[in-house]
Amino acid sequence: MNRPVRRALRRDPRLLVRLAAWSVAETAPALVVGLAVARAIDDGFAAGRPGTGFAWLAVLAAAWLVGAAGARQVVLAVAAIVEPFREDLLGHVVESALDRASAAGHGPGSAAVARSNLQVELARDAFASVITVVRSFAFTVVSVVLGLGALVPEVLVLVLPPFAAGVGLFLLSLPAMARRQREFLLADERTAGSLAAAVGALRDVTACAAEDRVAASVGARVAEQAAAGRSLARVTALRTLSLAVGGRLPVLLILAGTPWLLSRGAGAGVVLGALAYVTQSLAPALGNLVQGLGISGVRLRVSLDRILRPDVPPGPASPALPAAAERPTLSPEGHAPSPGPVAPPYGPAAGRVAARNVRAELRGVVFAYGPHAEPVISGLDLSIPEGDHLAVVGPSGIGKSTLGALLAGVLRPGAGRVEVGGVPADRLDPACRVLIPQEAYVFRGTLWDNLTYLAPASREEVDAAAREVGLTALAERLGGYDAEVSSGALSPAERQLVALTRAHLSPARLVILDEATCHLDPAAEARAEGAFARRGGTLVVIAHRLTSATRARRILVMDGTSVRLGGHSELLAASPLYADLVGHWNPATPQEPVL
Ligand SMILES: Nc1ncnc2c1ncn2[C@@H]1O[C@H](COP(=O)(O)OP(=O)(O)OP(=O)(O)O)[C@@H](O)[C@H]1O
Repeated sequence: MNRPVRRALRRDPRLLVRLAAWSVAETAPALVVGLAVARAIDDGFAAGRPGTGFAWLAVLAAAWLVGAAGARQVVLAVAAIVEPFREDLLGHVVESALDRASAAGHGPGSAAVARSNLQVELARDAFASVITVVRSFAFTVVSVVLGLGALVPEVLVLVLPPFAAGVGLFLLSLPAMARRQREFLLADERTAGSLAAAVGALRDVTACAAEDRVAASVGARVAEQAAAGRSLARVTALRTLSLAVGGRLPVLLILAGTPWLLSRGAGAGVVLGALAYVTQSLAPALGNLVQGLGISGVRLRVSLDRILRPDVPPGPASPALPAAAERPTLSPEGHAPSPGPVAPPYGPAAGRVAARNVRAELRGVVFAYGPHAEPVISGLDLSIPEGDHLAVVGPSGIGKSTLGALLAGVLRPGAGRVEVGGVPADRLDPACRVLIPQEAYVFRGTLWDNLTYLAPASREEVDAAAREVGLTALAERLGGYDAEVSSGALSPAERQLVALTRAHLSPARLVILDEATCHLDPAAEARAEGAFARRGGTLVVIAHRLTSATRARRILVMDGTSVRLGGHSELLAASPLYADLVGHWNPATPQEPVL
């Protein structure tokens, strides 16, 4: 890790000489401040010679001007050392990215290079800061020692021992501080990474009812970071102690030793001058060193670690989300599944209950989309026995999707209860039911991963489901189950076929199709619905076309906040709304009414 730093410092010794020369100029005030104050008082103002006093103050002002000019040149000299260091690191980043890309057989990932670039910038800034504070500390200490020696050498006995003790204390605490600072930085990165992963996977997390698990995992990261912060704060107390001992104790000792200094011939101005050296130069230099090395030094180390060893993870891998590779899926060709979104929980997730059957019971259900909104569903009673095939029809916006979401436990009723197999729907094990919305969900990954996302399956089972639902031709056209698919690369109808086959393969005994076939042509829709009707379990179809209703065993007509349940002929006679919907429909024509 130190190699780039050493290389940068050894590259051109003339740069170091230049830096040292300008550092001398920069620390001119540190050399002069105490002497000028002492002489201005003792030889000038206190001796009744204000001209001499002002002359010494003018010397101090001149020293500040020289210091300012020196500080400007120091910045340029530090940049001259640091910029080649940055280029060196950038060259390394680009070379490593190209090496990795050629080994992997694809172009270099621009995101990875951009990340490394950021680390390079951090390392450059930290390196500049470390050079600046360490150099400034060294030159200031030498200047102060020379100044105090010229002023009153005895005072060095009062200043140097506590100062050395403070520096020693800081150096002793430095390894522990660096370690804890590093742990804190890494914990911070892990929390950020974990949160970013959770936010990016929110849709998957919700779809898999993994909120509790993800919250627990992110919470663990936050707790870890808080512990690292506390641990850092404890060791930071040592830093404060070293500053107190090295920067403040000398002031007390000078004040306490004033009678002794006066007895040795020093004037009041000399005592004030010694105090000026300590308070204006020595203590700030120690403070800067403690602050600069404690933070920039650690940052430099961490950044260089990242740049030079990019494959080393920043700590234990974030378990915020279960990895897709943990899914118990079998690739048709025995390949490892490609990384996809978060895996759904197999077996009831925490707080979820598996039901023995999927008989759905709705009792006195009221639901509104807001505390002051009109209820979309009001006082609904409905029983859906196991094995039922129910079609839900009604005008647009009447609440069909809301009913589907209540059954799936995605929404909770404001009043009344929705139970599946005796379990409140929102607490039901997600494996027991599946809801396919109109906008089918396909994630970037292989077709196989997309199909086996809800449950592991054998090649035969996937083939059979694809045949039943009508996916086989699409799978062949895509190039088989190992073909990479993504949402944007498939048409809405193709996405629906993938989602339908996935649901068909799931263990769910309650299937809710919420206009899940709306993009399919009528023949494909009939085939897909038929596949689910034959599959067993309960099928609830929120119908897009009236033909879906004619295929169902029972039909629920939603009309305002009232509902009517029955068979096709029964409803034709009993429900004006249903008769009206059917009245617009002539089965002989290909134009079917869309609900
Ligand atoms: N998230 C929401 N926030 C507020 N109002 C909503 C929300 N979702 C739906 N609604 C409103 O609730 C009512 C019922 O909507 P829902 O989607 O359940 O009807 P639908 O019968 O399924 O309609 P469509 O056939 O057009 O899909 C509508 O008036 C709709 O505007």
